[in-house]
Amino acid sequence: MITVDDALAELFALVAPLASEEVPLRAAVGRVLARQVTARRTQPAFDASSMDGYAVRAAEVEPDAMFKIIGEAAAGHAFSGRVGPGQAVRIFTGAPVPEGADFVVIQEDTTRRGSLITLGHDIGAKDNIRRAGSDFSQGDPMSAPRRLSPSDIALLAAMNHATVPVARRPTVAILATGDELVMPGETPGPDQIVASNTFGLAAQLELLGAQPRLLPIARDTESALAGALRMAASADLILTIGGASVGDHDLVGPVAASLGMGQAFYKVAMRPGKPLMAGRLLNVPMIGLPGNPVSAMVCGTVFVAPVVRVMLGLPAAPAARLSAPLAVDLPANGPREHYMRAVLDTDGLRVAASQDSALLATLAQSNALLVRPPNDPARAAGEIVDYIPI
Ligand SMILES: Nc1nc2c(c(=O)[nH]1)N[C@H]1C(S)=C(S)[C@@H](COP(=O)(O)OP(=O)(O)OC[C@H]3O[C@@H](n4cnc5c(N)ncnc54)[C@H](O)[C@@H]3O)O[C@H]1N2
Ligand code: MOO
Repeated sequence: MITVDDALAELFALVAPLASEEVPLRAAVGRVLARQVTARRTQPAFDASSMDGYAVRAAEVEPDAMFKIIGEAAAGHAFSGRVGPGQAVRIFTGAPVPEGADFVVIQEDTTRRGSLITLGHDIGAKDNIRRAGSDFSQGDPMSAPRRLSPSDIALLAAMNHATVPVARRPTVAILATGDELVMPGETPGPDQIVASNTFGLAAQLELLGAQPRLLPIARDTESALAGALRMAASADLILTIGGASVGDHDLVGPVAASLGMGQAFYKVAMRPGKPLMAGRLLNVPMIGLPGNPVSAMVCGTVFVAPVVRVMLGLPAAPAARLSAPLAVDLPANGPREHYMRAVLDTDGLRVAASQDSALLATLAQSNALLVRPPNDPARAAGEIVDYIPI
């Protein structure tokens, strides 16, 4: 058995960042920017009014000053003349500030009669002008890699990018194994169950930016499993679920070996998820996940997600941890790193009553995996511990 950290290092060594592709901005949210891009323009491209009001010369702004309105500047409609002494241009938010003017008096501080305005008594020093380049300048970089947020998309649009280079989405073949499994919506026999973690993992992968490909459930025979694994060989990553343990029907290890898999490791000192295996099968990185639904999902968070991030060009790093106080006392942990299903609320972290790795309802109610290091001593309520948000 190897440690979680060593297993993760072995997994990172199996994968590499994928090539990039150019996608329209509308399809880019959540994708990973593959290389630095730079602003194609300066924003604002001109000194712009930030308010509706009157553009005047700052030197002339004083209580009760009068100005003659000589024209109008609106967003998209610049005033082409020049503002001289005693003159004002009616201006709207976003319009270029006309030549000669260097101050915008907001309209609430003016009284207008015909083509004349009179200023009020308390104008303030703020000029209400957004200077050219105050947001960004042509050539300013957006660094890569980064997962593009809605704010990034807005910035890229303002920088005048219609398309962006992003990492290709890795295709991940998911192969559930077992005679007991049927698909959701089918009618299970009396000794069957519905495949669940298959769908949970596919959902995790979709949120990560991968493209899951669900293969038909492989029955517990060597030929069925070998055939299914061959079908998966065009993927960027193969995930198998179940059949990883030591039972007579746990065939993933032996069948993968017969297909020439170079095994990187088998069995990790963690709970749940012990019978995890990984290697390179038919030249594709493969992770063999344990079948218990919670084990598979926890391994999805702890191992699959960091691996997918590397394929997307993001730094190789374990699942991000936060810390919070315990709401309850905890007994000492055993020799395996324990990922305890827990709820974090205002009282702190409270672990679920049962940590059985088959309990999907408990997992769905949890919002945290409390991480107990191997042989962690007993902990008292109030102590700060690490958790992974889920
Ligand atoms: N003698 C031992 N028995 C077991 C050990 C062990 O060390 N010695 N380890 C246990 C642990 S820990 C786990 S985890 C499981 C993992 O076993 P497998 O990976 O071989 O998984 P299966 O036996 O195929 O299935 C376990 C369990 O999960 C259900 N399952 C499988 N696939 C799915 C799916 N896609 N969706 C929902 N549920 C699934 C399956 O029906 C079983 O109930 O082994 C322990 N045994
Ligand atoms: O370690 Mo197995 O992964 O509990 O259920």
